This record gives sequence, C-alpha cells and structure tokens, in this order.
Amino acid sequence: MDKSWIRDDTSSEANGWWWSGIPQFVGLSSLFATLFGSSSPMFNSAKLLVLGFIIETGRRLFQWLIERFRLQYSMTAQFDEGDPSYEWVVQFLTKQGLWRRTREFRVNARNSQRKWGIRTRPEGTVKDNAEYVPTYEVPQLFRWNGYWFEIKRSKGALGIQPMNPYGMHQSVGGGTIFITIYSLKMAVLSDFVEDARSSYLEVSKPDVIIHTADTPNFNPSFAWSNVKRKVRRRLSSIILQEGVIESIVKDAQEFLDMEDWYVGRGIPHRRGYLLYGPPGSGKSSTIYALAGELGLEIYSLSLASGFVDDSFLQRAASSIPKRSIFLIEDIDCAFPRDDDAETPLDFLANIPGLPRRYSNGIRRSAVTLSGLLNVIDGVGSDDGRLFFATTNYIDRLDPALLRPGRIDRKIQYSLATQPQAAALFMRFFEPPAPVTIQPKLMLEVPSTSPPISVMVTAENSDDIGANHGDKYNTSLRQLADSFSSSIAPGEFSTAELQGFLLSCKNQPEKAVADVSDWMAQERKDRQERKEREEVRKRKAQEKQSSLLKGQYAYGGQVKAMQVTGSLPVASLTVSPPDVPISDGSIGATANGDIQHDKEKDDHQELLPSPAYEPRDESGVSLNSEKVVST
Ligand SMILES: Nc1ncnc2c1ncn2[C@@H]1O[C@H](COP(=O)(O)OP(=O)(O)OP(=O)(O)O)[C@@H](O)[C@H]1O
Repeated sequence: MDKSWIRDDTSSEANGWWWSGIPQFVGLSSLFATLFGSSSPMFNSAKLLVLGFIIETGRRLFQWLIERFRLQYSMTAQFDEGDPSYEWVVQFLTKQGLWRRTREFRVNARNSQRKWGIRTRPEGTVKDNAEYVPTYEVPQLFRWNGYWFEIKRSKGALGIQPMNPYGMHQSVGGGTIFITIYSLKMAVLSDFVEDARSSYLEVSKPDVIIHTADTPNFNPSFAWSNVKRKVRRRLSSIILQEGVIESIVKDAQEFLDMEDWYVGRGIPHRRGYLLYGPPGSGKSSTIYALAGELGLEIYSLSLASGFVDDSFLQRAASSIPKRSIFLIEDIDCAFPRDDDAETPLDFLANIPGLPRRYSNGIRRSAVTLSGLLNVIDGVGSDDGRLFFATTNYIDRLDPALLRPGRIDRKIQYSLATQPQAAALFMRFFEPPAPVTIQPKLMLEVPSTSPPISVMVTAENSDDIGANHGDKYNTSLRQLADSFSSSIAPGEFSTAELQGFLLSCKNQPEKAVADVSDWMAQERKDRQERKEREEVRKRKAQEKQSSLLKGQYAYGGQVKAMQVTGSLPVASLTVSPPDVPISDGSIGATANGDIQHDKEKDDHQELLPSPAYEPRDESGVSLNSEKVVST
C-alpha cells in the first residue's frame, strides 16, 4: 500500500520542515510536488500558506469555543461610574490587593475627592500627595469565594456611546467595569456585590460621603458625577437648642428601623425634613452630622445649577440607593420670589414653555413645582430614603411642598441666642476631648494651647488632667458667660460668631475683650451694605420704569410688544432662539437660555439690533407697525 501521503521523512525533517507534515497529512504535499516540483521554492511557500491558514482557523475555532464556554458557563455584570455600586466594586477590588498585578495606574493629586487609590506610604506621611488608581484596562483574573472572576474596565467618553467588549451599552461620561463570573449562580454575583457594599461601608465609616451632580449628563445612569468625603462631625459639635439635634437623629433612626411597619400598613416608606432659618445657623452642618452618626451617604443637589431641570432631577433622584439622604439645599430657588414681578426681566420668565432661569440678574431654577413634587412623593419617588431640604426663606415655598408626606418635620433655625454663644465659646476653647492614652505613650499638647497644654504621661495623666482641667474649665466657663452676655441675642448667626472666634484662636480672654468692638464693626458694615443695597434697588426701579415690557420674541416671532416708560423707540433686542444674540443687554441662546449682560444694562442698548428686526406672525415689522412709543 502506498503510504507516502502519511509521512515523507526525507523531504520534511531533512530540510528542517518538520511541521510540513501537516500538508502532507492532508495529502497536499504530493499535489504541490506534482504542481511545482518538490524542490521548487514555490512548493515551500505553498506549504507555508496552508500551514498559516490551518493555524489561524484553529485559533479562531479555539476562540469561538472559549466564547461559547463563556456564554454557557459565565455571566457578566456591568458597573457604571456614577452608580453607587461602581464605588463599592472599585473600593473592594483595591482592598483585595488586585492592583498588585496591574501595570497601569491613573495618578490623582490627593484632595477630598475619593478615588480609591493606593497610597505608597502609610496614611499621614508628608510626601503623600498623590494616589495611584489602578485602571484595570487589561483583563485580570482573580478568585473570590472559590469562583473565578475576570475584571475589565473600559473608559467612557462624553457624547459617544462606545461599544464595550461584551456588546452591552456602556456608560457615556464615565468608566465602566465589567466583571465576568465563571458560574451561573446569580447568588454568587449578589453575594459579591453585597460583600463589596459592606466592605465599602466599613471603609467609609470615618467619613461622610457626599455625592453631587456637577456636570450635565444625559446618560440615564450617570447623574451623580462627583464624590467627596468630609470628616465626620460629632453631633455634640452642633450647637442648637437643647434636644433638637437628638430628636432629629432619633426620628431618622426610627424611620430607618421601621421599614416593615411602613410596608405592613401600606404607608410609603419616606420621610421629609425641612430645615429653615437664616444663613449660617447650622442647617447643613446638622445634616452632615446626622449622616455621620447614622452612617448614611448624602446625595446633594442644587436646583440652581443650570443643567438641573425636571428630567435631570428625576434621573438623579431615581439612582439614589435606599438608606441614604437626598438633600436639596436652598430649595426656595425653585419658586418665584415676591420681588420677581418688579424685575425688568420678569416678562421673560412668564413666557410659556420657557424655563424660568433669571430674575433680576439672579439665576433661577429650571425645575418646576410639579417636577419637584414628583420626585418627593410622586411616581418618580423611591422609598427608603430620607429627604432633606434647606431654605433661608420658608415663606417662598409653595404650601403643596410643605404638606405632610412630603415634608414631615419642619425644624426652625435661628440666629444665635446667648446660651448658644456660650456653648460655642466653650467648644472653641475647651481642651480637646479626652484622648485614650496608651501605656508609655507621651502626649504632647502644643504650647500655644490654653493652660491645659502640659505634657501628660500615662502615669500622671489622671492627677494633672483632673486638677488643672477643672480649674481651667471653671475660669473658661466664667469667660464664656461674659462673652455670651455681651452678645445681642438673635442678632448674629452662629457662623458669624464662629468667624470672630477664629480670629482669637487660643485666646479666650482676647475674645471676651474684643467682642463688643467686633459687634460694633459688624453693625456698621451691615448698615453700609444695607445702604448700598437700597441704592442698587432704587436704581433698578428707575431703570425698570424705562424698560420695555411685553412678550418675548420666542420661536422666531415677536407676537406682541408693548412699551412702558419713556423710551422713544419701542423695541426689544431679544433674539429668537435661532438668531445669534443681539447687541443689546438681553438675548436668548438656541436652547432658550436668557442671557443678560449686566455690563450693557443700559436702556440705550435696548434699541433694536440692526441685524434683527422683530416681525409679527404675518411678517410685518413690529418696529413700524405695532410698537407704541411713549
Ligand atoms: N448651630 C451651629 N452649631 C455649630 N456650628 C455652626 C452652627 N451654625 C453654624 N455653624 C458653623 O457655621 C458654618 C456654616 O454653617 P452651615 O453651613 O451649617 O449653615 P447653614 O444654616 O446651612 O447656612 P446656609 O443657609 O447659608 O447654607 C459651619 O462652619 C458651621 O460649623
């Protein structure tokens, strides 16, 4: 039997072409030999070509099999940056030490922003100004709880919807982490996520985590674009009337503990608080301290941000996890102000369909009342969260917002009382809270501190601390009493008093001696500010009487226009959205934003732009036809 198609030792190994046995095996060797002659270079090239083809086919087949295997026996989870679960996973992976195999890092300057990077030195080292965040750009394998996991991260890009390696829709604007688990048990994934979350909560304990939305983003899952951390503040550092802060904490804790009770009775598990009062009275500080005490994260939104409208608010609110605080600061900016009607731009704000953005030069919120109510307790609201709102002007809020179910507790803050001033004084100059002294450890208190600044050792700390501290505290209390009795109750905010005390750090006697002068100076400054404000208002009113009132040229047409005041030419240099901003002081951009150029805010500038002549619906120039001159 002719076996030459199986092996040809002489022509393969002898020439070093041991692998050329493959084409021989498939019977092509003799075919090529016949075609090209066995010693021809063409013969060898043809063999190489076939070999390459076979190897490539084999490789693809192998890949295909791996892919089938992956599809059959694994699942992939996607974590988008901006979603809280992304934070849990990144922190968890960093803690697991997975970064050790990473060769790619992003370097961030250290600041209050949390990136879950790796420190190269122990915490507190002076030369620790940057941290190194593993990027996981290259897939990495790791084992968790006996299962194999593969991790891969891909970058997002603003405005593009990039394809990801698993064919899923990827986040626009942030990175995305994909975790493939080689198991089909969903429980493995949920256990992993839960584990990551608990680890994250544990690590975050010393801080309060605050999520904010700083940039416009159109991705549904990417509203909270920024994460910051603040050192937890002790409840005792908030000086309010007795029992107030404790009652808020108790109320919030009860709410969190009673989810079943709410569900069992069919009552939505939501609770809303409104903290209102003058600026600098401790509203925000209360919320941060509460969050630290209960271990909750804060999702804080400012309705005055230009990009926050109803739809953004809805998206942002719906991505807040349970057991968190949803905070809206200065909620009043979503409501009209009493003096709005008097402002020169008022008529612009009343145009149907045009968001109320500016009033008297002040940016207003694009959020509507119904949009706001919807996220607080409408279909767009989620259960299990504490809702907090702060305002300096409760009177501006719509009663609909204040009804129970939306706002369940209203807490009033006021300017500092005398007992508050005394407590603040004590907080400032009291020796720091007792330090747990380890045996043999020396504690050096800086020499600039009040009299307690002695060297304390483990052996003698009790004697020194007790005697000296008591004496010091007694005299401090006396100083606090004289300080507070000089303060006019209800005239200054706690923040203002704090600002003054900061100028007398470690000098309680100086604070007492200087406080009257400081108050006198403050009163003088206030009086001057008030006078400046009155002049500004008067000027604005005078200007307003000569400004145009009417309807806004929206959608490309001026519907009607009416003039009040003394302008000889009645026209308005407001551009319709499709016309560039005119040369006057008021203009509109293509997205309906009103632009108000204060520099040019002179009625002379409100003459018609040569480039734009307002016309009515039939195309007749309003300058000549309908405009009335007074
Ligand atoms: N009652 C208070 N107890 C302790 N510190 C206070 C108190 N009120 C104000 N402060 C201090 O004043 C500063 C400003 O306080 P905070 O931001 O909480 O005031 P606010 O009422 O929220 O002001 P705004 O209405 O302007 O937002 C903080 O540094 C805080 O420590």
